[in-house]
Amino acid sequence: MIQLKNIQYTYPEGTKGLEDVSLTIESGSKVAFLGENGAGKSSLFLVINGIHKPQKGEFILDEARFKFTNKERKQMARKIGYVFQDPDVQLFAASVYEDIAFGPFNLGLNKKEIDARVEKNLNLLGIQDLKDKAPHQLSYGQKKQVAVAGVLAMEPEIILFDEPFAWLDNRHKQIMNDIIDDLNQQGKTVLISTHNPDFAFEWADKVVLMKEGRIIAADSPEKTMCNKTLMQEIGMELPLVVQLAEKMGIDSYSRSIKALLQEV
Ligand SMILES: Nc1ncnc2c1ncn2[C@@H]1O[C@H](COP(=O)(O)OP(=O)(O)OP(=O)(O)O)[C@@H](O)[C@H]1O
Repeated sequence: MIQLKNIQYTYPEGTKGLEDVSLTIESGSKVAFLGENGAGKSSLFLVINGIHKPQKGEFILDEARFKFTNKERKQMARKIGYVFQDPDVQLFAASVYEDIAFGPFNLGLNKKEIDARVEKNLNLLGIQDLKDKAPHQLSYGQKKQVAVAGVLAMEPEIILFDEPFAWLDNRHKQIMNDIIDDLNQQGKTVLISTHNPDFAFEWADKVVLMKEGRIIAADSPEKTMCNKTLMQEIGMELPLVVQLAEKMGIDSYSRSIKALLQEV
């Protein structure tokens, strides 16, 4: 379980990234983070990942207070994987194979185990043909897939995805969807930052609405995303399925258009 208590993070040049952020994330849950550009979603992920050390507040991971020491940060890298919004931040090796192998290598696995993890994740993402390519030769969407494969190859318990669907075509969006579902079925905790209200409403157990570095609501999708005032505050429309049910004049608990169509 992750517990954040009154976290404040200010960037070195003075910009407030997070202000008085408190949040509990249960193990194995699916949590979506919504908010306009600059609302603080990535800043929060960088705290949870151990990269940004808050100036104020407490971060408690599995009952123990996380103190952001180098040793703890190293342990954290095994436990929490972060797929950055921009894959160029993540990829650095000379080949796709080396990039995906880097994490398992640092875990101290032997060559056979490393190869097995690379193969498994190339297959999972459907990108076997990219194995020997240099990351700079890839399209942006392909880089994103390699970045995801690299994080999954570490087999972390908690995975943070910053805009996982950005730049992916429909087929790879579906693959990513299946991967995220599968991770959750394996009992992993998945946190996703997204600008897509329909995805968040259908997918999440808990939705966190952020504005100007603060959390303005953290609750079930229904309690957060069906609330017009809250959604307006973060500059977002209600999910389409909620708008549609309202137009049709029905009280619906459906979380997707597909489910709504089956209901009527
Ligand atoms: N490296 C940085 N240095 C200084 N300020 C930063 C830095 N990164 C983010 N900020 C600032 O921190 C605040 C929160 O930004 P953050 O990147 O966390 O927002 P976000 O919700 O992830 O936005 P987006 O949806 O655009 O990814 C913004 O005011 C932003 O300008």
